[in-house]
Amino acid sequence: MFKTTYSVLGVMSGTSLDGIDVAELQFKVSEEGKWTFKIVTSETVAYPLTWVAILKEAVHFSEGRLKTLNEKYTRYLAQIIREFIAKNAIKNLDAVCSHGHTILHNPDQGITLQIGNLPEISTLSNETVVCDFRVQDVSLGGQGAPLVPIGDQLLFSEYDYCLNLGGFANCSSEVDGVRIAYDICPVNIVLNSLSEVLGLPYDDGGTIARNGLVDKSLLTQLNNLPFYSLSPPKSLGLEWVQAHVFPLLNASEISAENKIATFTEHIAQQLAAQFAIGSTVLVTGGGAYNTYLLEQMMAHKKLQLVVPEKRLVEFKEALIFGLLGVLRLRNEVNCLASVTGASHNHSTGVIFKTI
Ligand SMILES: Nc1ncnc2c1ncn2[C@@H]1O[C@H](COP(=O)(O)OP(=O)(O)OP(=O)(O)O)[C@@H](O)[C@H]1O
Ligand SMILES: CC(=O)N[C@H]1[C@@H]2OC[C@@H](O2)[C@@H](O)[C@@H]1O[C@H](C)C(=O)O
Repeated sequence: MFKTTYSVLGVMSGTSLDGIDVAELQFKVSEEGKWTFKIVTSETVAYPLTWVAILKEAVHFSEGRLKTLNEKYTRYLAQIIREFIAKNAIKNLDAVCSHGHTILHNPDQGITLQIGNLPEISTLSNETVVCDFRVQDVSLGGQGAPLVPIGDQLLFSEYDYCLNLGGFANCSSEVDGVRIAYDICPVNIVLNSLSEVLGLPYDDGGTIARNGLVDKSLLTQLNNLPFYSLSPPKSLGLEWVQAHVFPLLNASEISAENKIATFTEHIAQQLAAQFAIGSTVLVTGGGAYNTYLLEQMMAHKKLQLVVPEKRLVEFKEALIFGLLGVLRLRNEVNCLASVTGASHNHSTGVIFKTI
């Protein structure tokens, strides 16, 4: 018999490189199998600029350099975890459930690499750690992403769609009783890099986009990228953005402001195309604060957008990786073949124990 309450940390480093999200979580499961949660404390530990630069470049590293980086990042992550536990006087955790940071993601070639998931993460943090959630799925023929949808199904089934606006946008929904999910388009991974040209970390509230002009020709080129006409399951990675999106943006001679306006419109159109009119959409991820983007999406399709409280907006992914870890401890399915395209549903994640 498994226990019915769990206390874990959820740890996530997303693609937009703003920092490491850490959340202290409590989960409860009822006799009927209904899960409920509480986010007790949470914090985003911002990356120092040196780490941002390294993590951005790492996609081009040789195997040897990646190995060294993985060791260094695992030590860094363990230190963040230790400090969070000490600062919040957290005791008796069942596990730390940690995603690590994605460096390589090319599932069609059997490749996905999240760093920070070496066995030392457990010895250095002195906790049981559940991590490396994507590799098993790729080895089963899946995309290894997105993994959050099982959490959408178990924790947020009252919404028609769950939409996350992070580095990339992804959504999940139930179709004929089956959860489907996929990455929609890049969001902050591109908006942030365009904003950097203007000396800003991101387009706060979408103000730059609101005041810029949309370039129709660039917009058409973006909308015509073949990824958008593929059927799910499908997922995106930095490699795709570098190969297909940045070249289009770099070739365009319009101002950085107008590129932001054009890319925001591109995102708004891609997002709106995913949802049925009038449906309820839970919107999380930092992009939920891009009010102009949400307005433009609504201009294309009338929807009931629900932006929840700040903690859920910012820590939903850490929350769900916490749940994935708990499900793994119970050896229960935490990865859906209907979402990733793997050969079957499975329980993914590697468990490292201190002793
Ligand atoms: N006020 C704001 N206005 C516009 N954008 C914002 C605002 N606040 C945060 N963001 C955007 O949200 C980003 C952080 O989002 P989030 O933490 O959800 O991404 P992530 O977890 O790294 O990505 P992913 O979900 O793809 O892994 C910031 O980098 C920024 O681009
Ligand atoms: C390979 C990888 O790290 N993918 C991330 C990325 O960031 C957003 C999107 O692309 C999604 O596919 C995934 O993360 C979320 C948390 C997921 O697995 O559900």
